Amino acid sequence: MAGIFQRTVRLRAAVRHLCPHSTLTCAARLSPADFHSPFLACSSGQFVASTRKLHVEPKSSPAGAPERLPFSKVTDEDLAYFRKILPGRTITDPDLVESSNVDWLKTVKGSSEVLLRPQTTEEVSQILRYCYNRNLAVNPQGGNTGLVGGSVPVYDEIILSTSLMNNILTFDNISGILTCQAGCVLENLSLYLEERDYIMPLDLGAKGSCQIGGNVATNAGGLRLLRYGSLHGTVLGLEVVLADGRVLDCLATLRKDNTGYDLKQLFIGSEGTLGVITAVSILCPRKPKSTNVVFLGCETFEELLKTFQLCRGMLGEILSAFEFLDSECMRLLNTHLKLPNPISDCPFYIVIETSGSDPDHDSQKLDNFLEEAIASTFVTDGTVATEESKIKALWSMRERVTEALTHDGFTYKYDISLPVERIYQLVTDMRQHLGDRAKSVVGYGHVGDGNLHLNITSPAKDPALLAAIEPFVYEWTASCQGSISAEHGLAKLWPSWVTSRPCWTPKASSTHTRLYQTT
Ligand SMILES: O=C(O)CC[C@@H](O)C(=O)O
Ligand SMILES: [Zn+2]
Repeated sequence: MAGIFQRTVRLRAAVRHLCPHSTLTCAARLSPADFHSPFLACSSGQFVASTRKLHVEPKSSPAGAPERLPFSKVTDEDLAYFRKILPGRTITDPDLVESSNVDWLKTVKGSSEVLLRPQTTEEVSQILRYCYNRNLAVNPQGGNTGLVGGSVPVYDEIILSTSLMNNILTFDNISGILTCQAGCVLENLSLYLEERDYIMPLDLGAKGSCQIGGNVATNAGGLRLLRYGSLHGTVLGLEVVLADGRVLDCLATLRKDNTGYDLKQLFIGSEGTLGVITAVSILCPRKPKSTNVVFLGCETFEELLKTFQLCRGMLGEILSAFEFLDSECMRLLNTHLKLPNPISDCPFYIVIETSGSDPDHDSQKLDNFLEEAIASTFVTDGTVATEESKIKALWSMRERVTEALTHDGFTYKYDISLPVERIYQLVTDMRQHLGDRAKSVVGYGHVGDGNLHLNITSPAKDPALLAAIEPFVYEWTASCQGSISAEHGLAKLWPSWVTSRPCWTPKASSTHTRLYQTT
């Protein structure tokens, strides 16, 4: 992204004087200045206000309440306007606003007094235009399932919920292209598609609540990325409302389109810093005719990696997921969720999924692979599921680790990308580094994507433990050229990262206009 703003962007037609009601189309008719979002920024649930971007200190900083930017306060007049455009959908009852102020992990809490629930893009545009002119901060919010504290307000930002924007707009049964509003819940989209012999190209543990707009805004990865790739590949079009209320229409449904810059890519994973996603078109794969899930045990992480190599070679095109969890995860699943281990106790567990179009062919391949894996002693135990209820049960051993952790204590979460052969070393080193200062140190994640979820618990929030974890974890990751956010987003960490890049200079502005200035 930095490069784009550093270069002089050649525009086909600059739109400097657009009326705020305009809809912009995607063919590169924007100036870089159009992307400055003075008060929008988003994160995992879906989005947050830029007050967070400029003021909240990185998680590693010593405690100290950051200052609120000089945004206006919501007045009775503002409320009257919102009630006029959103009758019955302007929520001010503190009991009803409360749950939107708190994140899923219950670790961060805002103090917003207003929750707006638009149903259409036009309403989002009206809200943002009004707030832009009134200098009111806005915190857009999707399913509020994010894990990095980015989906709730920092202060009293107005919460703009996309929950009522939940219509499927079109589905093309030949191409498999789905177009829907941003607030559609991922699981509802999956069910809709499955009835039509298709599936969503992404699947997350949070599917029952997370929304597609938030998924795209955070470039969520999940369990199917190994097979279908990231949202940068499967999202074909987006409709976005910019901070001043203008609508950017990039809602294409084309597989190929070389008529200019691919602007929608900027919004995928931008965590709302550039606008609010209101609609998405996405390419969906056909529903596999046969699915198998295998749960295996390994003695060492090296053997687990050898199993991964073997698996890729022998299962090839039918491999759709390769996930892992360690014995500490299994202990938490047993203790807190009463989920029994489906195989004998091992230091590491693997969940492999195959999806294909010919059940006989798939099970033949799987049998060959399992025979080889056992013969080569890479795996020591395992079980296979072909029927739906058992498949679900095996998947829950992996999908419910996050939930088990919430019962173990206060959780410090890290979502690390590393060269795959390094991922477990970080867990081992962290355990050694922390000794008995942590309650549990667990590792699990997406082996196929080189993505480790390192989680550390303590009986309660513990600043001394945090100081021992950070910057150790960041330095360790940096030393391997890894990334400290593989798929969850940055949220609170944005300010130090974004503003330390040479092309982003935060401009201390006393007006509502620009808080970021490019050079
Ligand atoms: O809780 C976590 O750290 C990971 C959550 C999610 O990304 C997963 O893969 O289960
Ligand atoms: Zn994950």
